Amino acid sequence: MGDFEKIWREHCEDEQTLSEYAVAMKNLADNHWTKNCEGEGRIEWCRSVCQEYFLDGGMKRMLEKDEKNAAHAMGLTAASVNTQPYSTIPSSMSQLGKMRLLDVGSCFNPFLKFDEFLTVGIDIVPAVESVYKCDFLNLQLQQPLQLAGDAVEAFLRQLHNPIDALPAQLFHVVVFSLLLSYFPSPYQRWICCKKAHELLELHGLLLIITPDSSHQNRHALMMRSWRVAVESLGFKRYKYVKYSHMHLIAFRKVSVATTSDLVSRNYPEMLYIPQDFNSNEEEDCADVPVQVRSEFEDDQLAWGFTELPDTPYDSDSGESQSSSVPSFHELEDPILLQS
Ligand SMILES: C[S@@+](CC[C@H](N)C(=O)[O-])C[C@H]1O[C@@H](n2cnc3c(N)ncnc32)[C@H](O)[C@@H]1O
Repeated sequence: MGDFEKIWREHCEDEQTLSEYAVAMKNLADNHWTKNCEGEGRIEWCRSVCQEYFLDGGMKRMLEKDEKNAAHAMGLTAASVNTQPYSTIPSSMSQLGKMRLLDVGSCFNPFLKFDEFLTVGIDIVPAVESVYKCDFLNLQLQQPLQLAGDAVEAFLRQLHNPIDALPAQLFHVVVFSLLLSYFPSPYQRWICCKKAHELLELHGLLLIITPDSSHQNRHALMMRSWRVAVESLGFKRYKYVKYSHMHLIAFRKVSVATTSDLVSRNYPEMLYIPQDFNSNEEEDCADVPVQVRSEFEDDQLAWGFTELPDTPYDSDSGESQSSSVPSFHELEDPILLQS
């Protein structure tokens, strides 16, 4: 409750506490999570989603699916859909050199070790030298660069510390790993997602990892709310998985523009977390398994069944439409796997 901008300013000025936090966070990663595969696993998950999407045909499959859905929505027959050329992948993506990845709240630059990424790690208090100092909430966005892929890579290799501004549409991937729950208000989380949208190229990926040690169904409504909020910005959910201590979600950017009227329609409020309500329910109930299926899980279950061959269904409208065999990523939703 209160003036979040003031709270945030004071927080960022408290350099001593922030430095202690950065050291503790790095220790956690170096000494605890390396022995505990789940903590480590979030970074590997991001890597494998990017690999599958950009390098192993995931993006192409999604574009084909979008095209089929759009054609169905316009009332075209399956036969005419099949004769249409599939979407071509934008040249910047098809001639992908390294995947340009912005890791926001990077702390110790966990993606730097992977060769397939050109990683830019930013943090309000970097724990290692390779991470740039930057407050993402106050990052200024500039006009997109009109440069070829290798010139963009060159631009990214010569960034200077601290980073106060970046051109829009610069990255293929933006990662928020354990970032959003750091902020004291849903509105700040919203600003971050909006900035990620602007910084991504069309068809780029936003990867969100957020902590939650409770049973996977406990906060299903909250995760549904996050999905609605993020999708309203011009994203579409691509993958979702629940680990014991975190949710991992991939969104792909499907449109350049976002609707102007988003704030008044309460989307920012949808990015809430249990701690916003000042309750201890996380601690109190973390180990209590929930047996009753929510409305959301019922929807998901229904969607799972109707995605089976010859059962047309559109996962967005909830209406029967497509008749494709579900691919692996579509079944990766744990609720579906469990059922
Ligand atoms: C819980 S740590 C996560 C570190 C790392 N991403 C991981 O997955 O282990 C959250 C990090 O976000 C950083 N952070 C918080 N707000 C930020 C902001 N506005 N801009 C950049 N970094 C921020 C914090 O300093 C901290 O290092």
